[in-house]
Amino acid sequence: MRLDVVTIFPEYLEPLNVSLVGKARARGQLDVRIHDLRDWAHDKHSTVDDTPYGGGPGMVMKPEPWGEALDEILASGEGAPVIVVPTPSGAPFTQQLAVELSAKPWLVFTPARYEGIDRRVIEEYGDRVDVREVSIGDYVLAGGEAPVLVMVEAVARLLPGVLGNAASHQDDSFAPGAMADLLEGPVYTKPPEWRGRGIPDVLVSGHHGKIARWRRDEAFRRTDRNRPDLIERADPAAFDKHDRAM
Ligand SMILES: N#Cc1c(-c2ccc3ccn(Cc4cccnc4)c3c2)n[nH]c1N
Repeated sequence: MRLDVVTIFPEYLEPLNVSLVGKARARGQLDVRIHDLRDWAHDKHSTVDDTPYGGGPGMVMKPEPWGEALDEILASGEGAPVIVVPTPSGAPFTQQLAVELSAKPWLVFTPARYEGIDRRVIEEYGDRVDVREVSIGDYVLAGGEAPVLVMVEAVARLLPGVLGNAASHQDDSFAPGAMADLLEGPVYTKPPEWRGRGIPDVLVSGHHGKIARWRRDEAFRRTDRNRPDLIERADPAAFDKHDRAM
């Protein structure tokens, strides 16, 4: 997978050099290219913003630098990428969308700043390629770079061979399957006692069916407490199937 990111803060994307994404890049599983939008702003001050038509607070990102940058990037690769535009007014970024994007060969992320990008840029490239406007949550950030870090990690960990244990993402919260839409339950490791606190006996019982049922029940309990909205959405049939498989 190729990932391009166009930003006025390239240093903000340094975390893509470390940990899971950094290792995937080093192994050649990910081709990540970070671009400074100001390289396509040709005036003396490399200006990328201007005042909004119609008045109002803040500044808007000018279309010309984005147009030159995206034209050059799209011409530099094979096929058509999906352009992912982080924005507070976008569709929710979900595990389902992460799975969909992880199957694409090429993603171009366009994290903006100020009040966003001139709408005509989204329209221009929406006429040419698949453009997705996406929000990582119902809160307001100052720009799109942190959302790109979130989305790249969520997508990269789904790529074959990126996570050490192939099963690691199959039991994720929100992952499709028998535990679909349930939050993960509590996890424990050695030592068996810590500050007078032990671990649930079932986890050292060696009875895999009981362990799986306990984990499912704990997942239900945590979901009911923290995300009751997911309980309504969960498919009861999936749990029956899960239980039958135990
Ligand atoms: N994804 C995502 C986001 C953002 C986000 C993303 C990109 C930009 C670019 C500029 N801003 C600032 C801004 C612009 C307009 C109104 N309010 C704030 C951003 C915010 N905020 N919250 C999220 N969940």
